[in-house]
Amino acid sequence: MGRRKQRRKVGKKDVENSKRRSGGRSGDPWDGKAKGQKPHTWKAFRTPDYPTRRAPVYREQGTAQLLREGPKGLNVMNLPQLSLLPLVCVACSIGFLLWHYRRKHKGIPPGPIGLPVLGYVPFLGPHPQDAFIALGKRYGNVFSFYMGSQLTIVLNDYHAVKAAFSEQADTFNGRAGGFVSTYIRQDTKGKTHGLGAPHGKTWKDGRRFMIQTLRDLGMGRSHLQSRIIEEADRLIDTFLQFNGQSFDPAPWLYAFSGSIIGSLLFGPGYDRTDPAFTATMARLRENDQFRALTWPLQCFPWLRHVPGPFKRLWGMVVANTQQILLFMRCQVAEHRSTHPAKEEARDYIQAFLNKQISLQETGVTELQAFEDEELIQSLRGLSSAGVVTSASTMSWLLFYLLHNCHVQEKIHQELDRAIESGQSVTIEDRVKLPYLEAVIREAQRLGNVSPLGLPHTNHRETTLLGHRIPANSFIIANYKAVHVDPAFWHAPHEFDPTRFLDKDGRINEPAHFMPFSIGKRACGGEALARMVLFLFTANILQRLRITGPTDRPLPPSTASVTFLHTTPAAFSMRAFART
Ligand code: HEM
Repeated sequence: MGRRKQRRKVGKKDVENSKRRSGGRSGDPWDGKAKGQKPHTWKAFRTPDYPTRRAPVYREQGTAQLLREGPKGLNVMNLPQLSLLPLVCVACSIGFLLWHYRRKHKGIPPGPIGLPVLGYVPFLGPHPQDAFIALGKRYGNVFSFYMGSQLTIVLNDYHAVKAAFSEQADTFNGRAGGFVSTYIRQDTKGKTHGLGAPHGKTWKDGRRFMIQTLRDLGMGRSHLQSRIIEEADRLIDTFLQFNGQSFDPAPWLYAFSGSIIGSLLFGPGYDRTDPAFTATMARLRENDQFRALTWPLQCFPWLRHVPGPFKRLWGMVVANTQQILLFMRCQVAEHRSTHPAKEEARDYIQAFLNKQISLQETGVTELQAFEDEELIQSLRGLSSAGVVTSASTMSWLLFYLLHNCHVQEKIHQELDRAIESGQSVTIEDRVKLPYLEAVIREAQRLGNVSPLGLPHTNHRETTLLGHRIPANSFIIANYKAVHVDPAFWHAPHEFDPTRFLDKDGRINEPAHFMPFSIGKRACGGEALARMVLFLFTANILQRLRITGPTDRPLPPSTASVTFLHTTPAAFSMRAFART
């Protein structure tokens, strides 16, 4: 309405009048048409009287034309007061940044754009594995985002994990470490030690020794099996002491798992109630949780100096790490003083000291993978990697059994058929208990204790499924995405152990089941963990029947808490002796 009114007011007559007033000039005097004026040239633009000569033009343009066409000559190039140089510099800088960004990111996997400086991390929420599954639907099975300034690549299905960790194992076998993880693994001179070392000969030799030793101590020696069964009996007695009342099993499961790792590392007779040991186990668990909370420190280490929550968290991580390493040092010193010579290895420390003695006997002076510092860090790494993962898997097992009473019933029937009453179940009974084995696998698949594993890195640039992966990227494998992928699992969110059985009722483990990861960095304690999980589940269920709590409702089967590892939401249960 308003605009129509204006049009009516500014008629043809007004335009004619305006032209007359301006001496017939219809527009910009520098457009070359105006009588007696120079065409638009850079030289004219630079003349000192330019601004004063421009001013009348607007006055002379006439109201009618001004209203209809806007002030002529008002474009960026003609703005009188601005010098061109800053404009050109800004334009060039933007152009250069765009060119550099495009060049740097050419061919890398697609992904979401995050915030400046922080990247996409603030949007990942409390369960990043689920956020990645959602992002995967949009960006595909390999996508990227920025964690602070670190380019991060997510492998979001079986094909992607296999292509990286199995088919290009030598390229992707580096261990990525943010600031906090690297601090924990470093000595005072800044050298990284232990099984979490980036890669290279020291890590390779150390890993080979660790796998061999765990195999020897675990599967090859019966005393570890006896210790596990003994600990399971103790756990059963503890559960029965609650006399059918509800209790939270989590602390007992951590104690059970810790005492097995303790006897493996420090000897079969190791006192599980030693206060220094229990305090060390508590510190390891705490650090596991802190590390998930300190992700901003991974990207912005200076935050540890700023008073506030991160400074406090950092203080606790440092104090815990120093205490844990001190405890490990004391254990090594004690072993050395009590077993000065080579003798049959009954624990990890002794096996390591024997290796040192053998190398020295053959004249090797550079021990590298077998230096004391490597041993101390390996003890810390094994305790940290073994205790929480095993205990959390046991929690998931009990949790799913409480939700699926018919599964517990079937396990009881299988145990009663296969094992003589009053006999403990041993590792040799495995083949007789395929359904129980399938239940353990299904709890691992759906529970996803280590949903994102530990981050890898590639020490050289490579191409993965058609995408360019720049060197030193942060590589995250989403094992949860692999384990709930409907392309591989029928009704993936249901607890159905029979998916791990073939038509003859024997165990059938598909390649896309990978709770321990795959490739050269895969879990070093896989064989041991499988043995512990089997002996725990079989012996506990042979003697106990577990039911839901009476004090509070059982959380839904999907309720979980994710720090570095995922555990079920806190729950209670009741235990009764089977007659
Ligand atoms: C159910 C229990 C366990 C699960 C689900 C589990 C899972 C994993 C996963 C996903 C990784 C990362 C692999 C990768 O980066 O590709 C890992 C690494 C590792 N795990 Fe386990 N683990 C378990 C128990 C254990 C136990 C009992 C030990 C030993 C006592 C152990 C020792 C290690 C070590 C040493 C590494 C690092 C390997 C390396 O960097 O070379 N784990 N584990």
